[in-house]
Amino acid sequence: MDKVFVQGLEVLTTIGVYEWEKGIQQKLRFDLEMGHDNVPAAQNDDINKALDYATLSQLVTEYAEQHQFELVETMAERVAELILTRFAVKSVKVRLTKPTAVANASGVGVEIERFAN
Ligand SMILES: Nc1nc2c(c(=O)[nH]1)N=C([C@H](O)[C@@H](O)CO)CN2
Repeated sequence: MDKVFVQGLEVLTTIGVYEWEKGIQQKLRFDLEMGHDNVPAAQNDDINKALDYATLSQLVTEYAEQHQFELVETMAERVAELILTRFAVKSVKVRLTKPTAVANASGVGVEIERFAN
């Protein structure tokens, strides 16, 4: 399966389990990988037949900025649902990193993969 990916998409949002986290913004980093047939876009050299990674990045950024969750698991799941609902993709992998959560780690987070029906 062909892929379209977005690497290192950084978004500032309110996320966390603890009370002190509910009044601040923290950085999240999304790595997204979509299963998509890229042949029609390549054959026609046509953005309308492509999975537009710019539009997808904008949608994910706006969603993450505007929604507040406690867990990175919840954010990852909702973003996967959003992509599967809004784009004609066969699968989506969401790797979500919270870079500043654990002081002596460069990042912590989750990775999930979900499939279209
Ligand atoms: N599996 C998870 N563990 C933890 C999460 C989380 O979202 N998923 N969140 C926290 C806190 O919000 C933490 O990021 C604050 O430093 C702790 N563990």
